[in-house]
Amino acid sequence: MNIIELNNLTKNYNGVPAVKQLNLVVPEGQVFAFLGSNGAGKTTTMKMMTGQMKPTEGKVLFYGRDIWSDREARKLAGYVPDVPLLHEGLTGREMLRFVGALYGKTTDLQQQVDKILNQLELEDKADQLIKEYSLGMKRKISIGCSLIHQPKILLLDEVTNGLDPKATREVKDYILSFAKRDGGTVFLTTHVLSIVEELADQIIILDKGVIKMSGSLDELREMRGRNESRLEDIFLSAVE
Ligand SMILES: Nc1ncnc2c1ncn2[C@@H]1O[C@H](COP(=O)(O)OP(=O)(O)OP(=O)(O)O)[C@@H](O)[C@H]1O
Repeated sequence: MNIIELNNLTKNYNGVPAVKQLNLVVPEGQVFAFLGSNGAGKTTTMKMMTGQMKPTEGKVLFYGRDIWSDREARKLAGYVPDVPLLHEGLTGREMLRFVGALYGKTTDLQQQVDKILNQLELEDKADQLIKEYSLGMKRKISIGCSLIHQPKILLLDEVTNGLDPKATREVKDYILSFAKRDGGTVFLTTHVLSIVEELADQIIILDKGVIKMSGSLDELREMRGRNESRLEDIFLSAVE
């Protein structure tokens, strides 16, 4: 089943196209990487997928449901923005409870908070104020906030930005367990190509609002005609 579908997704700013008739599908359990140079249209696409910006044309479907005509469908996804949006005066645990309450979760909220703190290995710091957290911990609690309503889809915008190797490893491990162990579906943007090589089942290279290449890493290598190609070489040849 296709979990995410973008159909002819288009965004114009003041008549100038930033994303042009984007079509793609993401099957269940896949990690899907959305790559592009600065200004390619990744953030614009992510905003249309998270309900922050209305498309000029086209549709975003989660599990076949149009997130712009069926707003409840947005709850099928959890979103982690590139800059963590957190209340620094709360503890990590309070932040998770707060987001849970916003989603109207009451019955099993405490259990869900404990589960997330455990999964993200944040139990030790759960009762410390967020303003005392490192960036890695803030990113992890931001991921936790996106999971509180138990989404089937994770939308991750530059989620490893500024993280040290250990925190990066932990976030990568979490992404893999969400997709490969729990059967979730991940759509991520990043400029770190080694992360894509390691995690992604499917890769899209976007340039000036249009898809230049798409496929698995092996398929992209075949398209380029050289099996030994690194993603960096493939990317640079696609966007030049
Ligand atoms: N609010 C806006 N008003 C007008 N133009 C915009 C707006 N937001 C983005 N753009 C333009 O749309 C195009 C795509 O921008 P977008 O931010 O989506 O790219 P991006 O791939 O996310 O880039 P980056 O990797 O630098 O974050 C760019 O030409 C940008 O200048």
